[in-house]
Amino acid sequence: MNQSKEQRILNFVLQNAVRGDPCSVMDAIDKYCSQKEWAMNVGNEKGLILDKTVEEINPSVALELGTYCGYSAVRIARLLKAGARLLTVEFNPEFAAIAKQMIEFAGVQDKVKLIEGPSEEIIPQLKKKYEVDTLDFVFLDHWKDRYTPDTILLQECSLLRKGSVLLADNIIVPGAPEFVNYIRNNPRFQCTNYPSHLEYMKVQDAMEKAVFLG
Ligand SMILES: Cn1ncc2cc([C@H](O)c3cccc(CNC(=O)c4cc(-c5ccc(F)cc5)cc(O)c4O)c3)ccc21
Ligand SMILES: [Mg+2]
Repeated sequence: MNQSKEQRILNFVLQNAVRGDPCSVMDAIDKYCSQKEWAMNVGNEKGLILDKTVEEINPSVALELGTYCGYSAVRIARLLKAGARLLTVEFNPEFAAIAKQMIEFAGVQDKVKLIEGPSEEIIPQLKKKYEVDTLDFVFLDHWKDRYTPDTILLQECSLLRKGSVLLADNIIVPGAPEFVNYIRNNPRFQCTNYPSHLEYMKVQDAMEKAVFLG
């Protein structure tokens, strides 16, 4: 049975990165996906915006929607302080299996809880089943038409507190126009746009940061 692209990315990491070294894992993924096969990791340029946002917040509890191969989960987890944790949600079993191995190889598995299932099902379980009070940081990188309903669901489940920060990928490509309209016109959020480029391409993209005002 021939391999998936995601399996080829993982194999390249296992053969070219250093076990327990998150940066070498990120570098290997970026090398493979810029030179061999494009893939929808947030990448190094938008990844620096993600890094700065995470470092600014220094979250105790972070949520990621859309794990994919685990690139951004490794990227976020490597910056978390002792005792802090990242919950990352992936509904595709193949992606989840790859991401699990990627996270373990990077050595950040103690900071990351990979949850398999669709966000709309997992978000309402976060308080009781995953012992979350409120979320300090949320990275949105799953289906773009889910950004808005899931942001509403996070509020309905009282998972956001004054100062909670959302960061959304792909504001331009593939685009999330309905989310941009919702969040920028919502007085309960303070928004900032970060122009950048689509991962591994010379194509304009952007990230949107939205701070919940309570
Ligand atoms: C409900 N739920 N709950 C958890 C959950 C998890 C998933 C998966 O992780 C998953 C699968 C497929 C697609 C995505 C979204 N990502 C994208 O579609 C994307 C595209 C491009 C791009 C750009 C230019 C192109 F030409 C082609 C693709 C660049 C990017 O950075 C992306 O993030 C996410 C899905 C729904 C989920
Ligand atoms: Mg993305």
